Amino acid sequence: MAYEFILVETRGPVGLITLNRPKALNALCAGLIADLGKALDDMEADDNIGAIVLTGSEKAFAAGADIKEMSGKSYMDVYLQDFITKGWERVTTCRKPVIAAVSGYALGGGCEMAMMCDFILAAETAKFGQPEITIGTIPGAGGTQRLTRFVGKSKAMEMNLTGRIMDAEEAERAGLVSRIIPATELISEAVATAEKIAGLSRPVVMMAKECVNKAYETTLSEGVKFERRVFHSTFATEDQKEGMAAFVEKRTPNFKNR
Ligand SMILES: CC(C)=CC(=O)SCCNC(=O)CCNC(=O)[C@H](O)C(C)(C)COP(=O)(O)OP(=O)(O)OC[C@H]1O[C@@H](n2cnc3c(N)ncnc32)[C@H](O)[C@@H]1OP(=O)(O)O
Repeated sequence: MAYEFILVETRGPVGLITLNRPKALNALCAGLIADLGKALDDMEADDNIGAIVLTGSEKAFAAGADIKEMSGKSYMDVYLQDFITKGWERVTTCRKPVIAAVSGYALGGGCEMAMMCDFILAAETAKFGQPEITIGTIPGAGGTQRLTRFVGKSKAMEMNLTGRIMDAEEAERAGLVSRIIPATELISEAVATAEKIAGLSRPVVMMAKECVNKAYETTLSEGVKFERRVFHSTFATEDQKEGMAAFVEKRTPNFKNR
C-alpha cells in the first residue's frame, strides 16, 4: 500500500509507522490522518504484527493539527464534519499495543495523538504542549481531558491556559511519558520494547491493555472487579498454562496466542 504522508515498515513482529510531512513538521492534515487509519487497519489485520510503534522525525513527532488546513473552516464545517474526532481516534480503537516514540515537538494535536497511544517513550529532546489557546482555540482531540488525567489538574490547566511547553524531563516527572531515551536510540529502543510485548501472549496482552484502559473510564471498585474477571479469563487460555508451566520447569515459554 502506498501512502502520501507516512512511511510504513515492519521490523520482525513490530509495525513501525513514521509520520512523514517534514516540511510541515508533521502537521496532522486530513490526508495524514486517513493514511494513519489505513496503516493501523492493515497492521491490525496482519497476524505477523504483535505491536506497533508510531513515531515522527527528529525535530517533530507532530506540531499539531494542520493550522493552514483548518484556518478557513466555519463553525458549520467543523460541526458537521465532527472535526477533529473523525479519524483521529482510530489509534484509541486499535486492540494491538501502540507505542508513541516522541522526539522533538509534540504540540497540540501532536501531543493529543501521542496521548492516544498506549504509552509514550520520549527522546530527551521531546517537547509537549497544548498551545491551541495561543491561536484562539482549545484542544479538540482530548488535550484538556487526557492531559489532565496524565499530569493532574494544576499542570494541565497551566499548559492549556498558557500554552507552555514541557520538556522531556518534566513530562517524565509528571507521568506523561514512561521513559526518556537518548535521541539516537529512540527508535531502536521503542522497537525493542514493542518486540518484547509482541513476544508475549497476544490475547493476554490485549486483556491487560483493556484493563488498564478501563481505569480511565470507571470507578476503582468497578475497575478492580473488571480486572478480576479478566484475570479469571486468562486461565481459559493455553498461554496461561504454558507461561506458568514454563516458569515451574525453568524454561522460556512458547506462547501460541491461544
Ligand atoms: C486546534 C486543534 C484542535 C489542534 C491543534 O493542534 S492547533 C496547532 C497547535 N500547534 C501549534 O500551535 C504549533 C504550531 N507550530 C509552531 O509553533 C512552530 O512551527 C514550532 C514552534 C513547532 C517550530 O518552529 P520553527 O521556527 O522551528 O518552524 P516553523 O518555521 O514555524 O515551521 C516549519 C514549517 O512547518 C509549518 N508548521 C508548523 N506547525 C504547523 C501546524 N500545526 N500546522 C501547519 N503547518 C505547520 C510552518 O508553517 C512552516 O511551514 P512554512 O514555512 O511553509 O510556513
